[in-house]
Amino acid sequence: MEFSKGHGTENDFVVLPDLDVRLDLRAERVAALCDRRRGLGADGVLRVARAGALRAAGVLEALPEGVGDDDWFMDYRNGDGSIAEMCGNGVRVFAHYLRATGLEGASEFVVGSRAGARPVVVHSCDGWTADVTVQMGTVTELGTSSAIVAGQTFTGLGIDVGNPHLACVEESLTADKLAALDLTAAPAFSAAFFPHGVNVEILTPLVDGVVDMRVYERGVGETRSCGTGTVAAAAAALRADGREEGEVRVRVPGGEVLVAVRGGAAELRGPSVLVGSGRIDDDWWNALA
Ligand SMILES: N[C@@H](CCC[C@H](N)C(=O)O)C(=O)O
Repeated sequence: MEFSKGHGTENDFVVLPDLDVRLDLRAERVAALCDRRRGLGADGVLRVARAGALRAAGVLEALPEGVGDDDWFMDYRNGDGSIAEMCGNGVRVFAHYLRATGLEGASEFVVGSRAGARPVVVHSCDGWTADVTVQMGTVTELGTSSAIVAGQTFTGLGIDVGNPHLACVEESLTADKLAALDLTAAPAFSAAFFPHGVNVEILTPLVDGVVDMRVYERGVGETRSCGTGTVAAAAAALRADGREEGEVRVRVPGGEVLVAVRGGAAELRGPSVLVGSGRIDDDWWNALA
């Protein structure tokens, strides 16, 4: 079983090419694969297939709006094995992988996700790095909610970008204070407000078009970046600054991305790195529960 490993601003993924959709990605297997001690280690898994093949195999019941049978589809799994609707860093790595392996010849194409179609532009690409823009779709504000992180209450804006986020702009926060925040434990949040769980972003206010952000991801834990989270953070930072649109540079522990929010939708531009590829032992994989 072939794999590649890649990351987008150090949000890392095992990429599994599975064009015939033969792999059984049950949660226990994905969790073992993503475990940094007993597996390869990653924040999540990206299965590479066409949307129609996933539907025919029963992985997708129906195709999300805007996604056609022939479109590529990023079948994303969190590190704990759960399925999430979207992954912004994952889409960049997915698009890079397709271009680098020659599976896709065009530099502009659609990547399907459970949240819908995510058109991409691969601006530059080699076997190692790429620079990719992703159309991230509609940014929907859900209202105000709060989370408790290390005993401190952070209030923020609930935002849906295909998956759920709580983006908390903390006026008193500096980059140094943010870096010192203990994000080892899962934030407490309102299950009534976020019945399907939530990704929590804590960020500094917008200054000169820049924010610093950390994230605790649903189904993973703290990661060094979250693409959908940077979109939610940018939208919340703009809103806190009295604006609905604009460009925001979002600095995360794993690097930096650029988010543009316009007309209620967002665009995410950032890097992708492919680290290497290899084979997963079939016996190891099949022996997993
Ligand atoms: N890291 C991703 C988001 C992955 C999904 C998330 N953990 C969820 O459960 O919604 C990104 O780059 O957007």
